[in-house]
Amino acid sequence: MPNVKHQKWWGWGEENVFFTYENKPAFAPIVKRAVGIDLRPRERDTVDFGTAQVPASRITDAQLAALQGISGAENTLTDDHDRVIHWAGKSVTDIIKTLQNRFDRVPDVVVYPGSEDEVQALVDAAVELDLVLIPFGGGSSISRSLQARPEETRTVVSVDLGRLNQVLEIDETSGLARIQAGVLGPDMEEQLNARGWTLGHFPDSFNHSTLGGWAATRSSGMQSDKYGDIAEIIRGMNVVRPGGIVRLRPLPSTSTGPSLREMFIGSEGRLGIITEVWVQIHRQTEAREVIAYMFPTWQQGLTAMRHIHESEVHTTFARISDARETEFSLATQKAPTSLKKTVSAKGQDALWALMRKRGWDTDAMCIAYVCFEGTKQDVLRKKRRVSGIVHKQGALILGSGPGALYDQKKFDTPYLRDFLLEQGVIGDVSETAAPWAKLTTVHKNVYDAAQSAFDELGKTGWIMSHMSHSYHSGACLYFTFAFEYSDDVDHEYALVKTRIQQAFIDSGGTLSHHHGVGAEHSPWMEQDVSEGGVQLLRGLFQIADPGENFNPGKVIDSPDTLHKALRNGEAG
Ligand SMILES: Cc1cc2nc3c(=O)[nH]c(=O)nc-3n(C[C@H](O)[C@H](O)[C@H](O)COP(=O)(O)OP(=O)(O)OC[C@H]3O[C@@H](n4cnc5c(N)ncnc54)[C@H](O)[C@@H]3O)c2cc1C
Repeated sequence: MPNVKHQKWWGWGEENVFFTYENKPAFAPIVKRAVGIDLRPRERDTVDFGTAQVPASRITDAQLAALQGISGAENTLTDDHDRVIHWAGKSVTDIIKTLQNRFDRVPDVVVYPGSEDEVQALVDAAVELDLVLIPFGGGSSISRSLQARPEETRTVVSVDLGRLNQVLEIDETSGLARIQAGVLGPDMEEQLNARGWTLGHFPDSFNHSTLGGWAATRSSGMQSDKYGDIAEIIRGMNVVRPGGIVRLRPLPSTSTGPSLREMFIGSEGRLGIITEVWVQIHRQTEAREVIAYMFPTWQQGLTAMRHIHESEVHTTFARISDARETEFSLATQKAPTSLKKTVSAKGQDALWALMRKRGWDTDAMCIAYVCFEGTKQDVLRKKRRVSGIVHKQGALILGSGPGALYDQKKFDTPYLRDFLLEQGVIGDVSETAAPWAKLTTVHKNVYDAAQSAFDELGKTGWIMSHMSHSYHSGACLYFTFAFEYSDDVDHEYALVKTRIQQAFIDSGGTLSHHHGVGAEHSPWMEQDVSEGGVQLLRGLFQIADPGENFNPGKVIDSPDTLHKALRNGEAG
């Protein structure tokens, strides 16, 4: 058995890590109000794999022998558990389908190559034997970019890069590192930190996603304001293609025609397998602090975030939750368990009372978190400048206590999704980026679009949002939506999601800021990049992969009929 870590087969993350609400007194009431259900105590600790009804592998003996000849029988697995772990990502619909035994097309075999040469042999075998190859990183895809097409009749091979997990080389002078693509976030940071460096790329899925997956999906981490999106972080790479490797050397910049580097970033396995990546790395900083601020309104908070960005203070991140999300995150606060915490909770109540006295509408207030890094002096200087900016928008400085709490808890939220699923509630996310001038419109239109879907379904639904990832010309808006689902969950989910995606496009946003396209967002690609753009991509994929051996149906031309029909208003 290869020594590669995986998430639990039936949900997000690690076994025995759970969300609990019993110690959070405001949580059950807000869920009741948001989606109309009474919470029950959590019952599901694990799911017995014996309950999974897995379609049999269709691999032939000759194909299996050929693959075993490349990576060895011990790294070429056809057991049901391994195949199910690799069949899909971790979108909420992936998890529902897995729990309901609705496996569309499970890979027939999982191969764990141990070297770039083995990857090359696998890629060449895929063409020669007409196999479908799907690269697998951490399996955290949220846009259905890992599933084979349901109607795929050829043998499907999941290529798990997990054994390629080493930082190979650090160029200390240039601040560059050459790293194998299958390394998981924490394992990579551990190797870099040991030498005083960091990549600075921390997506919410950090613990369970890989460098290769980030590259292949055009990922963005929560600290992208300072360190950049993965597209800016990546300086070079090796991509294994039929017949040979495309090697892109690490360069600070180049004017050698259209960028091949950019072409491979976001290619979701359609152009080959990324085996190594050259990334820019940073010295670990001396000091780091996250400060929380409370704004009277969303508009004032958003304006402050823009002004912080324009001021060139260079924060590590600056994010603000809208009023709904602020209310929700306050409702996930634990009941005080010590005298100190009781005093602090009372202090918070007193603060809210004072704000109401001063004319604040506490239902409209919005919490923001800003992270500062550098030397102690840098941090102090930046905090002062940001204080000046937020004061002009009427903010209260809540300080580093809530900021530190946010920082500690940032990777826990996905477990809440699995808890809600057990309670019969879908909670999922959709994100976009739009110019600053359009953010308010996007925000409003997405709320209206989600509400129209909830009304049509006759459901009490919930939507909330935050702004993260600022750029010179705009920012990312990230929406979370939730509602109680029924037996018709596929249709219900697709209707809400479709309305939200369409609102992004219609309001001037992109269909995805960092979750990639996969099959989930593919129906909107023409609206996002124009018909001519899709034709060009189609031509590229046809020439690069004439036999459709490499993760076909992702980015464009997905076989997803339900989303397409809903998008076109053809399904009720
Ligand atoms: C709860 C949750 C939170 C998330 N938060 C974030 C976030 O904050 N920011 C963000 O950017 N994304 C986020 N995502 C989405 C997801 O984590 C990213 O898309 C991530 O980049 C996927 O990496 P992975 O290693 O898990 O890739 P996988 O899910 O295994 O694969 C994703 C795609 O990349 C391809 N691929 C993987 N490795 C390679 C390779 N070596 N060569 C070629 N193709 C490859 C796969 O074939 C597939 O098409 C989140 C997802 C979830 C479920």
